[in-house]
Amino acid sequence: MAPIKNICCIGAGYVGGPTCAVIAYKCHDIKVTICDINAQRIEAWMSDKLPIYEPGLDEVVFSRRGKNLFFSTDVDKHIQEADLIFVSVNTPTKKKGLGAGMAADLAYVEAATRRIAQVSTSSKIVVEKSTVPCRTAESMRAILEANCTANVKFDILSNPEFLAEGTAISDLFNPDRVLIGSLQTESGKIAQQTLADVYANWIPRENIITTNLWSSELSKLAANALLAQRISSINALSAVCEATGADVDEVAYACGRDTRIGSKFLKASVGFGGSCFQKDILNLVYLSSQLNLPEVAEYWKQVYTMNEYQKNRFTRNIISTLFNTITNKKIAVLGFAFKKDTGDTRESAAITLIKSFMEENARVAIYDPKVDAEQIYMDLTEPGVVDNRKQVEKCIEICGSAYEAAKDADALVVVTEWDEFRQLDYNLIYKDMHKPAFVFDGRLMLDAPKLRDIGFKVHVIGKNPLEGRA
Ligand SMILES: NC(=O)c1ccc[n+]([C@@H]2O[C@H](COP(=O)([O-])OP(=O)(O)OC[C@H]3O[C@@H](n4cnc5c(N)ncnc54)[C@H](O)[C@@H]3O)[C@@H](O)[C@H]2O)c1
Ligand SMILES: O=c1ccn([C@@H]2O[C@H](COP(=O)(O)OP(=O)(O)O[C@H]3O[C@H](CO)[C@@H](O)[C@H](O)[C@H]3O)[C@@H](O)[C@H]2O)c(=O)[nH]1
Repeated sequence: MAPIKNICCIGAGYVGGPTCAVIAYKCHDIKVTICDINAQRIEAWMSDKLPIYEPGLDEVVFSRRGKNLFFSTDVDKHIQEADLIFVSVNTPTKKKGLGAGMAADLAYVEAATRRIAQVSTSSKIVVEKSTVPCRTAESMRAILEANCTANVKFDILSNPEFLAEGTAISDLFNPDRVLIGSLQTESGKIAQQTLADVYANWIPRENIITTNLWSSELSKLAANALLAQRISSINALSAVCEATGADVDEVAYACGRDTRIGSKFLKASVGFGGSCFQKDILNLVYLSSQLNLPEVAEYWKQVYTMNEYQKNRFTRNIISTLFNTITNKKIAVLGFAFKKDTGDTRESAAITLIKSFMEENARVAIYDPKVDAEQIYMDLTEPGVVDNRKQVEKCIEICGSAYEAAKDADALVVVTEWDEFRQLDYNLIYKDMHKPAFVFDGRLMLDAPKLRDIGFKVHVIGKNPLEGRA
């Protein structure tokens, strides 16, 4: 097969945007057009303020935009021109109907596939980039094959994305591996090699793994489930630490030094967030139960259950420590994004926590360096509930700095591990807070002994507050 010359990416989101911008950056001979039906998003990609905050992304996009990197709402035209198409649309958890709350909503994948089938006038490699349940490629293939003609043939590949937000560009420059699954037919294998050749422009061949389609699809769900399982495991242990005087950071370090266990993804926290872990675990749980494997479904469900428990446990601890009532108390929440170095708030633990604080009639002051006020209001407002937005606006205040949020607060709650929270002048913050002044560190990132010396009452996940005082 001839080398790829023209790529179209359907979906200009957190994955489509950075992944295809990096392909354009690394392969100047390939014309890359990233398309979306959301005109506002495309406009932002073409402006000075990109729709996504990701360290290093601006440089990549600004250096290739208008040369071999383009953004467009004209999806049909770019499908027609492309010889390879990435389908990188959203696959959120279904909100209603069969499998609601668990299964992935494949409506966007199907719509994009049907569009490809309908408008293509030449053969294409269609690459499933979105995270999907195992065997989704079969449905895509059925739709595409129903529209094959003598001149138009489709090969389908699975090429799941493993980038993490906040480190997307470095993950894309130096991935641990790239995974490409194909049908084990002659033309499937040729298509697989053709995509591998694109990545080989900057990724060593030994890091490009090729498998069958179904292994590739399942590996994506499995990798996320295994990563999230580690976080839920350490979070489960954090509860044991708090009750016994063990220190969860010390336990994680001691266990992680065993090379069979490894040290990564063992940081206890207020609970994992982000658009992927919860969605993909529930997707795996649903898939397992559909396959009539209830024990397997139950096993993975526990990873999700433990995450919910951790968020609730942290909230309950805050309320009970603040003398069992937070009515009219001011809680300063530092961080709203689901992790540092991103403005993404999807499934952020902050949302669950703040909703609970509002239920208890607290006043909540929020500061996040990268999340817009409007996004915070949207995340905290229950859709369809009359006047809910007004109630939210009454209970919360969005601040321009951590100092402003902490002024006259009863408690400071660290939810996102932004580096700047380490460098704050805590003497100043202490002076301006109500006494006793409490700090709840949901990210195990602050210097607790130093804060205690200043006068704060400090609670850290996975550490016994009484041990800390000793
Ligand atoms: N966010 C991550 O870090 C990450 C990492 C790996 C994999 N994934 C997976 O990648 C997929 C995309 O995730 P995302 O975070 O980029 O989602 P996103 O919501 O940020 O972006 C998806 C985009 O697709 C567009 N879209 C939907 N249907 C379309 C159509 N028919 N034509 C053109 N555009 C269309 C939407 O308007 C949206 O802008 C999901 O399956 C997700 O699970 C996400
Ligand atoms: O030791 C850890 C590591 C992470 N987290 C939390 O876990 C969540 C997810 O973090 P991370 O995995 O770093 O970010 P994501 O962007 O969600 O990336 C995950 O989900 C992506 C989407 O599928 C995959 O591509 C990535 O490989 C996978 O890491 C965040 O809330 C983190 O704060 C912890 O609490 N403790």
